[in-house]
Amino acid sequence: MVIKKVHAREILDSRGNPTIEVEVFLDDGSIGRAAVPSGASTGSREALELRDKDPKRFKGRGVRKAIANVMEIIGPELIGLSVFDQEFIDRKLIILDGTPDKSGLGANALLGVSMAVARAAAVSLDLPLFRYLGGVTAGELPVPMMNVINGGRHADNNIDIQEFMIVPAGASSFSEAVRMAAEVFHTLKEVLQEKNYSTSVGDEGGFAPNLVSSKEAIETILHAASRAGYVPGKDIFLALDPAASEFYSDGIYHFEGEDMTASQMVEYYADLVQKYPIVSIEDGLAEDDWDGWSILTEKLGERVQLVGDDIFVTNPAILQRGIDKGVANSVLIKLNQIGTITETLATMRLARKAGYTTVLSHRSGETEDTFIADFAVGTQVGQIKSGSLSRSERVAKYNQLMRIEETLKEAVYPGVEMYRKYIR
Ligand SMILES: C=C(OP(=O)(O)O)C(=O)O
Ligand SMILES: [Mg+2]
Repeated sequence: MVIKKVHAREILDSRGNPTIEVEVFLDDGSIGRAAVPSGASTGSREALELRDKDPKRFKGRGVRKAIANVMEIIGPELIGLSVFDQEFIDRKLIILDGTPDKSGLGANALLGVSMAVARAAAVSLDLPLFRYLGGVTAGELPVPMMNVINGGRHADNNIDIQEFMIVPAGASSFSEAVRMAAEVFHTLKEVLQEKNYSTSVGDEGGFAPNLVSSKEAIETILHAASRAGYVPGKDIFLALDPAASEFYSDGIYHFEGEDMTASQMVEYYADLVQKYPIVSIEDGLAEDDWDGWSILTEKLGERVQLVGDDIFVTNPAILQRGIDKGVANSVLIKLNQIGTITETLATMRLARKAGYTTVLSHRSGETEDTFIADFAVGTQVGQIKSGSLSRSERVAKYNQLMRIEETLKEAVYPGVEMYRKYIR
């Protein structure tokens, strides 16, 4: 089937900011639609998200230029191309953009087209998206990391660590994992209320109470997990995303009222890992602190999953540098950090070859599009983070994964096997 028309429009994301939605029309009448998410604690080397900067529209955050690039530049070039040649189309997008950071046409313009092409192809073949992406081998659900307490840039003035996630690895299926996490989430609300904390939620749907420290956040979550009837370290584990680039300046980490060196931060994490059932720490140190990351990996790389988000930005060349230097042991995968499906898959392949795990991620500004749920199963990514158990744009991904699990006769949920090395 060939592409007949490409359309783009401005829609809103979960923060009420404009974002781009793309539709790809085929000659057989199939339509593929995809919407692009947007980050807040972005890595400085992410592909460029094109914004109009017209102060009269959306305070300068409009995406009309990116839309014009899709309609006037990209669209005409794709007419008549086979929708099944994803790689060829993505390479064409990269060439049309013509810059290393996608600033020519905008990574948001490119990714919207790249994802809508995959969707249209799946629709044309009458296949679920995960099946189109993964073929007959797609049969494994990811372990979810659910962000139940939001701090850092995702909530106003509470604790410095951005994400406190529960990992229901002890479940025997994805849907059981979701149920367990939802029960813990509701119990956490009760516990916070008893402590007279606010139960309003942050950008990713986790609670955003004014806790005094990250340790208090961890202990409150573990208390809620136990009260909900689960055993921390057996049923429920923890994952953190400090997003440390956000509290790093001039070589110092300004953390919980103290100025800390990278080594002191590593000691702090070592203590947390020792005391609590933490299986994963993402962006424990800042994106430019490669020496610090080496210390972190040397000290904790055998004890906990160390995920690089801001430091690698889903970029194969930067990840290669990390692999060469022995930095981290896992990579966060965000499609809009690099801009096309083909490049995202290249990063994932590279990670696997080097023995790094992969964690697929939403952005803090999301849409109702559930593309990443299908992408997680299609690529057998292993783990996914899509926020909390409130806010529909987050839950939509978990719900789609439960639908996929139901359609698979022999669905595999990796569960605790994912963290076997780290569980004591
Ligand atoms: C999802 C994240 O946040 P954002 O989308 O704001 O970068 C993250 O840092 O992992
Ligand atoms: Mg992160």
